[in-house]
Amino acid sequence: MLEQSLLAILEEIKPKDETAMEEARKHWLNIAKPLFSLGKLENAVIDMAGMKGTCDYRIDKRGLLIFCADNGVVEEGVTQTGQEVTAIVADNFTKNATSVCHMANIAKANVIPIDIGMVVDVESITKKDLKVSYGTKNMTKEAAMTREEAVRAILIGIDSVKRCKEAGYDILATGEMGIGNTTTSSAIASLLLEKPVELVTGKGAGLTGEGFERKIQAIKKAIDLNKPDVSDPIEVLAKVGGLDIAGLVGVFLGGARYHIPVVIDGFICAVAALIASRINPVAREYMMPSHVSKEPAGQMLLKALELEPYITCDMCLGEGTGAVAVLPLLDMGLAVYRQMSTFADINIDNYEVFDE
Ligand SMILES: Cc1cc2ncn([C@H]3O[C@H](COP(=O)(O)O)[C@@H](O)[C@H]3O)c2cc1C
Ligand SMILES: O=C(O)c1cccnc1
Repeated sequence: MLEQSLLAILEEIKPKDETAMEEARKHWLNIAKPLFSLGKLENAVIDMAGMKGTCDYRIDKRGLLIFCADNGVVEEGVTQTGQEVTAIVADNFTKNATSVCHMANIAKANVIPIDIGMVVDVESITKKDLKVSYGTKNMTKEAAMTREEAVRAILIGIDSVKRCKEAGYDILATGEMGIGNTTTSSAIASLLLEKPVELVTGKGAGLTGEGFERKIQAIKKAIDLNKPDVSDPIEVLAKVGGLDIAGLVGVFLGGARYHIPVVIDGFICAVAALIASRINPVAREYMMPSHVSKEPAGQMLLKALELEPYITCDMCLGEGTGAVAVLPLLDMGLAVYRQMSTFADINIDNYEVFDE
């Protein structure tokens, strides 16, 4: 039943608008500067025109959707800190007191935390209708969640984009908070990228050598036990994923459905983006890269998504820090595109344009 609703939404996803993109391309060629000289920023502006269906747009109102959830696999000793940190940091999102809050202030992005599955309720955030469950199960012992829960979380993610669209948001950035979510992300990355667990697993928020070994073994055990069908991305998500990742999958699908660019943050968000693109390949057209996570699978995931990062800063913090970091860069690209004089304005004969 829920999956029918998801399928109906997926059918409404359309590719980017080629006409708008062509108009944006033409406008760049008229701007009085060396041709193609803003590189990826020019492409970003063109891509966003395609997503929004117009070459005349702004990205003034920006939101950072941060999905917060807990992961049962934390029981296996795969993290440096305890599960209680999820709720503490989540609460701090509302107090302008986390790393990403300080960065989002500079990028002028509104921080929007969503409790989709923390083990406790946090008064400042939790809304019962957005909470799928109180944490996932330990995936080394059973499936992390049911397929229905995964689909419900995806639908919540999609609906959050719909509500942002109604509230006038022009662009959305993605973020997450969930102790243990690099373990679930590595499990998914190993399956979807068909790479050995060792190659796609890193130290997350920090681990000793022993903890790192436990993390690798836990991921292998979870995969062996659950044996997800890799051709079914929702099954992979349900069996060895997390509710934060599931909500983010919905955000990427929602961006495509509601024509809003969605900026991918680091490792965890890129895993969600890859699942979304496996559910519906057209969704990829509405994804914007940001940085490349220092986690071992960071680069591999972007390659699988056929996206190139705008910045390489060796960041691996999560919360959406990488995604908000590129918003000022996109602003700069769009400022030149919208405000810069054309060759005609300053009386320069436009030269004949060849393809790059
Ligand atoms: C204080 C603190 C703040 C964070 N903010 C983001 N993360 C990041 O670390 C977590 C993933 O790493 P792992 O899988 O090793 O638990 C996620 O919550 C992620 O957003 C944090 C982690 C900590 C400890
Ligand atoms: O790149 C990320 O998203 C990341 C890496 C480690 C810990 N938290 C987030």
